[in-house]
Amino acid sequence: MIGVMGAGAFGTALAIALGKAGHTVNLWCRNADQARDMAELRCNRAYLPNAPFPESLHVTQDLALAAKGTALLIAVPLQSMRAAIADLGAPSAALVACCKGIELHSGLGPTRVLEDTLPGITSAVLTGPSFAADIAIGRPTALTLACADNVTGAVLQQALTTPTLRLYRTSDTVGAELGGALKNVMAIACGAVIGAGLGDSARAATMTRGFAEMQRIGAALGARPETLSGLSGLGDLALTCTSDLSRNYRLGLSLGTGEKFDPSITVEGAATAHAMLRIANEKGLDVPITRTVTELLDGSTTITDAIDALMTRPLKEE
Ligand SMILES: NC(=O)C1=CN([C@@H]2O[C@H](COP(=O)(O)OP(=O)(O)OC[C@H]3O[C@@H](n4cnc5c(N)ncnc54)[C@H](O)[C@@H]3O)[C@@H](O)[C@H]2O)C=CC1
Ligand SMILES: O=C(CO)COP(=O)(O)O
Repeated sequence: MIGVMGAGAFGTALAIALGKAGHTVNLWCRNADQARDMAELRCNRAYLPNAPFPESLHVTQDLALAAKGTALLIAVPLQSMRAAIADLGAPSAALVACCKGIELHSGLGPTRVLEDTLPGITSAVLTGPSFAADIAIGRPTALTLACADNVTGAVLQQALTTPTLRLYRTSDTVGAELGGALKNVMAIACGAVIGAGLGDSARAATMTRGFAEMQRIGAALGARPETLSGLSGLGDLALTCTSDLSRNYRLGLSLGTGEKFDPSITVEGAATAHAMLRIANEKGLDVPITRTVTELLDGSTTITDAIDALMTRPLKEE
């Protein structure tokens, strides 16, 4: 039995994939009207209207029920996760954060927020290149499951792998979380480049220098380089910086074109850019792309000025 907290796009997609693979899945939804609607329609029309629920997927508002079983997957935006899990108590299930980001006020990543809020729990993070829409309809996807405890990690890897969802395992939670968090910042930057009409060559340069920035941050914060070169870093960077399906990339596009962006859409990279810049400043790290993204978001620079500033930095070795 597996529980999923958060009936948005990603939580619902994971619940469908795991249900199709034969698990009994309890999908917890905080909103009573949405829960009733999903239970009646057997689909989540707000987020994934074309993905019917398998029989073994149960919609519930009973959080204690969702927290029983092998794992509770937590698929709410990172900035809301602390509040969302506050009432969990001492769950028997391992908690698997399925979100990407750095908490704004604390500077912590997903597993650290879980452990900080519920001391003594077993935590892991599931991250990597995957659009909910692909997972929900059974398209093949490969993800990283990171758990500091190798035994729990192996149990979770086995339990959450399905015929269409292939999980690679690592104990490097720091690297896996940084990869997932920072690729969103770089996706905003790449969207801005394309939105401003600067072309694919400029996007490739932004992605590559963005990856160098991710590696620099990772090295300073204790991530293993191979984790960042894997699915959760390079893999997710490649997906998110090149696809209109990404909300972070689309926010970047709107910054580049000057069009409005719906503020209700989940975009993890915005808060993460600010959190990361603060950490970088504290540690004396050079993060020009992250800094530029925060300035674009705050409106304190324009895309033209930002590109000028990036292009006229002192020349250096690669
Ligand atoms: N949508 C996607 O393709 C993917 C999303 N993710 C990650 O999954 C996480 C969640 O994103 P999405 O599901 O896409 O967002 P979403 O906007 O589709 O859904 C978020 C859900 O969280 C719920 N929620 C928000 N605050 C809550 C709270 N305090 N208590 C309980 N529920 C709360 C909302 O009601 C909503 O159902 C993000 O960190 C995102 O980066 C990861 C991979 C793919
Ligand atoms: O994390 C994702 C793909 O791996 C989804 O990206 P967005 O949150 O930008 O839509």
